[in-house]
Amino acid sequence: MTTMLEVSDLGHTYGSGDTAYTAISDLSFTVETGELTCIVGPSGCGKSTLLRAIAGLHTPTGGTVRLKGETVAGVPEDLAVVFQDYSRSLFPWLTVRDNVEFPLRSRGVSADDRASRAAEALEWVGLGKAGKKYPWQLSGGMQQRVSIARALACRPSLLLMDEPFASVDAQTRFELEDLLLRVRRELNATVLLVTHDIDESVYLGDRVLVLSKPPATVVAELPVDLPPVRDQITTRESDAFVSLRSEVARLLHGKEPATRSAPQVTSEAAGTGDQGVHVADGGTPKGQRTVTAPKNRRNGAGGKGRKKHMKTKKKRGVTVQRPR
Ligand SMILES: Nc1ncnc2c1ncn2[C@@H]1O[C@H](COP(=O)(O)OP(=O)(O)OP(=O)(O)O)[C@@H](O)[C@H]1O
Repeated sequence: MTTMLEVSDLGHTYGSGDTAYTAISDLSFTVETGELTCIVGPSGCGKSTLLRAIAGLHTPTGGTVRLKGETVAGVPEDLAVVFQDYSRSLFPWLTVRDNVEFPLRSRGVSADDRASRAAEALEWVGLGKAGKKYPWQLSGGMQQRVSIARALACRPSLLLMDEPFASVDAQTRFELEDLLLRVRRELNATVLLVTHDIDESVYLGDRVLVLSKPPATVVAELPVDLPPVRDQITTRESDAFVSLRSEVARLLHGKEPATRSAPQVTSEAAGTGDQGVHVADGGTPKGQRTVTAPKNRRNGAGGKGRKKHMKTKKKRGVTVQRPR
């Protein structure tokens, strides 16, 4: 596998002086090509700030983002974003097909290619017959399918999704989750998806990154060892799923990994002991929370520098690293 996205020591502070607010700090991870990575974190921890930095929509105040090895400065051409609020991201005066074609215009795609790529993307999301309708003639779930089709029509190297299913009802959410799993399998898409929903992160992800309270950093990284083809009933009932979602919940709330058979965290932990210690419920003292190292840190200079201050402990197969 090759690395699609590399986020290194990312930080972002809004404002300056007395009103400065650090939303994310010292945040590092990688996403491999073809992987679906979910990010879950407490409300207001800086997930959108992170995604905006990755999408080149704002310049982070620290660290770097690399897409296919290139430092992101400005919005990369081969990246697409799906936002939560479909009603504000689609143009009501354009037909569904024209909405899907819209970003292709600015990329200089010919009219014929635009039409065929839009038709193909609408087929992928099950809206092959809806091209001539307007967004306001569609249900919320269908509108979000249009947003997904529009992103896919760009054939992005990386698809970013910011709470993409948070504004639809539960049944539609399940349908859209399954649609995403199918489409990413068929297209071998690389996806980074932010969600508040622990179950959703486990159901969709190949890997779940757990963020801390602000300033957000990565507190844990869990591979999701579930079969690639998932099912809303049987997968969610399985012991492996229940165990993983509990693990994510524990880490999100600043708890220790549980003691039963563990989902494995493959990445080695690392951290300064100062940055990764804000826990979701505030119950763990600063300096005592797990920080897992992104793969790119394991052998990198930053990782070595940090690791010497840390001691490693294995619990439930989860590598836990604490400051000495
Ligand atoms: N433009 C801005 N200026 C100042 N502070 C901001 C700005 N944008 C976001 N923030 C603050 O940064 C913090 C992180 O915001 P962000 O929207 O990234 O969090 P989030 O995790 O995506 O939130 P949510 O869970 O509600 O979706 C919040 O406290 C927010 O108030």
